Amino acid sequence: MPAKLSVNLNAVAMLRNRRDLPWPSVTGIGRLALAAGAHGLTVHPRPDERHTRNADLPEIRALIDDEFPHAEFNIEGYPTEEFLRLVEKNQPEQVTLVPDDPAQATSDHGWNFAGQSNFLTPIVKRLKKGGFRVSLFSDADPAGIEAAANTGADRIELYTGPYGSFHDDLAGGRKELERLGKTAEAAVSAGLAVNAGHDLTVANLPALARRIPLLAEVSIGHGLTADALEYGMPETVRRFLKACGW
Ligand SMILES: CC(=O)[C@@H](O)[C@H](O)COP(=O)(O)O
Ligand SMILES: NCC(=O)COP(=O)(O)O
Repeated sequence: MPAKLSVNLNAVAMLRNRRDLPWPSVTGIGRLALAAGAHGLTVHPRPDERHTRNADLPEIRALIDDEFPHAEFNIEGYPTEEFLRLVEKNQPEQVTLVPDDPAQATSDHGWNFAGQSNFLTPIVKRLKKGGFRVSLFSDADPAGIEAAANTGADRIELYTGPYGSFHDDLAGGRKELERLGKTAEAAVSAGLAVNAGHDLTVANLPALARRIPLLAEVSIGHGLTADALEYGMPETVRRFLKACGW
């Protein structure tokens, strides 16, 4: 199965929210990304709506349904009742559950699968019953994978923030990459597919794609949006796809 690039629109929404104006258009930039070859769109609506707003979700859903029916919509977030109802209303192909506190500046850790399995399992069951593919945000730690699989989830999403932080320390990056690789191998052995995301760039993607050949999807927002300010979104999507060898 060819891996997929899902463009996260949070950073575009953050820029849009600076003024009470409708540009940059979240769906307009999403359309450019999909037309250039991205396989899907991702958002992480936060409770304070600091960037992606709840009102953006039906518009992104309609964009994919009407113009890019083969693309996927991935909604990320912490599974409060409000979030789960938002997901059930907007019907994404994939839901990625992330253990973020509302006050967090950004996502910075995965689930404690062993300690939170009783919390996660019924939520995963509800989402699976609703027909959603479920992915769980995961640190680079093979020890937690069996518990992750036992929740009934379909995938993990490897948190690649620590890997991305080694942008000028190749040795440190290689150690983190190996932890990611071992975690991915454990996940595949446990019957889970493997996504990845957070602070991925054109520079650090090639090594990740080589180390994890069974990677199913990367979701990228911050670094891709930064490049799009320089190269434009279509060219940036093409650069990221090329970096992945996809
Ligand atoms: C879960 C994750 O690592 C990202 O998908 C998340 O979208 C980052 O959230 P912010 O865009 O709010 O930093
Ligand atoms: N799940 C990761 C994501 O969607 C985007 O993360 P980032 O590229 O904005 O760090």
